[in-house]
Amino acid sequence: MLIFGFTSIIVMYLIYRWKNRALYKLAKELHSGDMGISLPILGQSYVFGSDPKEIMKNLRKWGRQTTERGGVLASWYGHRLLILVSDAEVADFLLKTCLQKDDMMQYMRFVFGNASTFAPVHIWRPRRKAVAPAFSQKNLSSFASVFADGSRALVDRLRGRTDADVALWPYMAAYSFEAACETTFGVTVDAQSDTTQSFVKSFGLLTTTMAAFLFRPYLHNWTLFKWLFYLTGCTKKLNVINKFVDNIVTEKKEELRQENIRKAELGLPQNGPRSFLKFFMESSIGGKAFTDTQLREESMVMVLAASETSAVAVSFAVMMLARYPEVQEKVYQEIQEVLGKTFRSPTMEELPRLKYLEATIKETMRLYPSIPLVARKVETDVTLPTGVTLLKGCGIIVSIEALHRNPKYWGKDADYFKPERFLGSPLPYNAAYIPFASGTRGCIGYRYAMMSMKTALASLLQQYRVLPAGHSPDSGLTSPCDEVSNPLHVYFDVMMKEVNHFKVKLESRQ
Ligand code: HEM
Repeated sequence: MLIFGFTSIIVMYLIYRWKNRALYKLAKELHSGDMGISLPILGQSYVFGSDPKEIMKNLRKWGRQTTERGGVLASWYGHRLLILVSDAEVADFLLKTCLQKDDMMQYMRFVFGNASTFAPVHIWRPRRKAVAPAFSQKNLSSFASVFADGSRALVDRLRGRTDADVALWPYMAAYSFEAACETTFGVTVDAQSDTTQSFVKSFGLLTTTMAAFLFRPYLHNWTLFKWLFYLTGCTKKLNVINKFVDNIVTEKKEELRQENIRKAELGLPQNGPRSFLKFFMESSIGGKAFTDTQLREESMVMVLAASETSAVAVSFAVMMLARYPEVQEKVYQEIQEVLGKTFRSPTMEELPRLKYLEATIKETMRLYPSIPLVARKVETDVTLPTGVTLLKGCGIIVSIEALHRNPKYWGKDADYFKPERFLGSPLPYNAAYIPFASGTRGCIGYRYAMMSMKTALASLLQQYRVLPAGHSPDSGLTSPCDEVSNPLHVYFDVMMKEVNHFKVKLESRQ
C-alpha cells in the first residue's frame, strides 16, 4: 500500500514535470542562484523564513545573487516560476510590457478591492484614465497648504522630545496620514483620535498580515485564505476600514450636492481646490459616474498609497541625515538660503529651489526604497532584450532595491550614500532609478509625494538638528560611507521599514 502510494506520487510528479518541461528548461537556463533546492509545494519560498526581518534579509540576498548572475534569475515559488530582475534594461522593458499584476495580488484585491493599484488590466485602464487628471499641477498646488500646516503640526508635536532618543515613525506616519486624509477626503482628521486610531490600526494589521501571507505560497488557496482572513480577525478590521470610508463618502456626497445647489443659485463657477474624492465624484469612468464602491476603493487606495510610502521615505531620509552630518549641514544651508532665517514652510514656488534636499531624498530612496519590489505577471510569452523568452504564467519580481544598488549602473560605490549623484549631470541610465516603478502602471503620485516629503523635511530641519540615536560625538558616519558594512536594519511589511521605528535624537536649533 505504502509502495503504491509512493509510486503514485512519483508518477504524478513526473507527469507534472513533463507537462511543464518548457518552464523547467527556462528555470535551468536562468539559473536559480544559491537559494536552496526546490521542494514540492513550497518551491524555494521556504528560504525566506517567516520573520519580517529574515524575509527582507533574504530578499536582499536574492537580489544580490540576481545582480551577480547578470540581472535575471529564476526561482520556484510554490509551483510557479518567478523571474527576479535587477537589470534596468530588462526591468524597464517588463514594467512597460507586462501590465498585469501578479496572481498574488488577487489576495490584496480581496482586501482593497479593484482600485487602480491592484486591479486587473481591463478594470485598471479606464480607472487610471479617470483618476490621472486629479494629479494635475494645478490640483496638486492646491494641496501645498495642507502639507505646510501638517508639517508645522509635526514640528510642534516633536517639541519637548529633544531630551532623549525619539522613534520618528508614529510622528511621520501621523503627518502623512492626516495629509493623505485631507487631500483624499477633504476632511481634517486627528491621527490621535479614537476612530482614526482604530482605522489606522486596522490598516496596519491588514498590511502586515497580507505581507506575511504573500510569502507562504502553500496557503494560497481561496478557501483557506478566506478562513484565515476570518480567523485572524481581518474581516473585522476590514469592516472598520470600509465603514470609516463609507461614512465619509456619504457625508461628502451630500455636502457636494448642497454646495453645487448653492453655487448654481449664486451663479458661482463650479471649481476651486478639490480633494481626490470630490474630483472622483465629479468625474466618470468610461462615461459613467463612479459608483459608491468605486469611490470607496479609489479613495482608500489613495490613503494607503499616499501615507505609508511617503512616511517611510521621509523617515529614512531623516535617519540618513543623522548619519551623515555634513550632508545635513548642506541641506540646512540650502533651506536657510531659500527660506530665510525665520521658521516657515516652503511655498510651491520655493520647493523646486530646494535642489540639494531633493537630491538627498532621491539618494535615500535609491538605497532604501519604500517599496523594495513590484510584482507583475507574464500573460503571453515575451522575449526579453537579452533574447530569453519568458513563458506565459511566469511571475515577475522587479527588485527595486537590488536594481538601485546594481554596480553596472551605479558604479563600484553603488552602496555609498552620495546625494551628489542627483545633482548636475543626468543619470547615466534613467531606468536604473525607479522608486516609483515606471511605465504606464508606475506611481501616479510621485509629484505629490515629493511635495509632501520636501515640505516636511524643510520644516523639521529648520527647527531641529538630527543626530543618530544614542548620540555620542563620534557616532555619525563620515560620508561617503558604505551602507553595506553599516546598513540600517530593515524588515519587510509590503514596504521596507527600519526595525527600531526610525529612532534618532533631535537637538533644537533655537
Ligand atoms: C515616497 C512615496 C511613494 C512611493 C515610493 C511610491 C511607489 C509606488 C510604486 C513603486 C508603485 C508601483 C507599484 C506596482 O507596480 O506594483 C506605485 C503605484 C501607485 N502609487 Fe505610489 N508611491 C508613493 C507615493 C504615492 C502617493 C503620494 C500617491 C497618491 C497620492 C500614490 C499613488 C499610487 C497609485 C494610485 C499607484 C497605482 C498606479 C497604477 O497602478 O496605475 N503613490 N507607487
